[in-house]
Amino acid sequence: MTDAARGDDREILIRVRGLRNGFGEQIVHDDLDLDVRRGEILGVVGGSGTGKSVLMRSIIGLQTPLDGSVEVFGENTIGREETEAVDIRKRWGILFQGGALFSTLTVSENVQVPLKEFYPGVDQALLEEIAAYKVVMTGLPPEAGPKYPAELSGGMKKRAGLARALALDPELLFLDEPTAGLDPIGAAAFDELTASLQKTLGLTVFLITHDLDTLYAICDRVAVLADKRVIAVGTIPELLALDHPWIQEYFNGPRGRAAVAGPNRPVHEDKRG
Ligand SMILES: Nc1ncnc2c1ncn2[C@@H]1O[C@H](COP(=O)(O)OP(=O)(O)OP(=O)(O)O)[C@@H](O)[C@H]1O
Repeated sequence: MTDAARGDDREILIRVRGLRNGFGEQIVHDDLDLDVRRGEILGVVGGSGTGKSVLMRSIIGLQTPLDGSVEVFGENTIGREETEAVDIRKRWGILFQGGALFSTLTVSENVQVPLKEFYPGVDQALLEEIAAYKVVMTGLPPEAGPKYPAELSGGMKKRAGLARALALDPELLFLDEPTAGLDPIGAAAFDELTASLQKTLGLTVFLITHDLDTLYAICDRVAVLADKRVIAVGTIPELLALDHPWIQEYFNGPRGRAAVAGPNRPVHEDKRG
């Protein structure tokens, strides 16, 4: 089914309206609107410093905006008390830039962190069993469980971070530059994993990336941040029809053309065509 055919009537899982963020004199977002639909992989792109991570932090309640509203699962996420936010936070998983694993904990212990936080009192044997399952689910060998992050390759660290993000069986997954720093084969493998988990688990994915191959391969729609707001959201062909200079330069520059001509790297379920 095409994205257009899926239509606008799908449930909106994330609704951002009139968002304004700033630090001192610097205004990062001004009157930013964005909808993320249930079941889609939404790519979020924009030049460096356009506020992609700040947008994600605003959505998950880590950054209090100067103005505007953010709803996730129909609930406001701004300025909530920690205790109030727990029910929403349980329903999403986050892979921060670089994986953000706790270096003094093993992979298995990292995956157990959210389980222990949200479900204190769960039996240790069960925690270990769930962690082992999540580790394997992200394509890591079972032997990775007792290893420390320093003993893993960059790609394995990302997978371990993803295993932790999936610990609570979330409906919504936030990925901040998941393929940054990976070689093309590792990046393609991670894209493939994201696409296949999205499909099997019915996830909605908010994916910040600079990686054009990722956009073409697995994103249903792409949101473009520029001029302090989301200037366009759509499929890549829809975005290409717009004559905004940044969009044209990004998608029609040499790297964009290479990604279209791809596959630069093997990805199943390629959404390029
Ligand atoms: N805690 C903070 N204090 C002050 N300024 C901040 C803070 N967090 C972000 N900024 C500024 O907000 C702007 C947007 O940052 P953000 O990290 O969201 O950009 P980005 O689009 O994710 O960039 P990149 O693609 O380089 O990761 C930048 O100018 C950054 O310096």
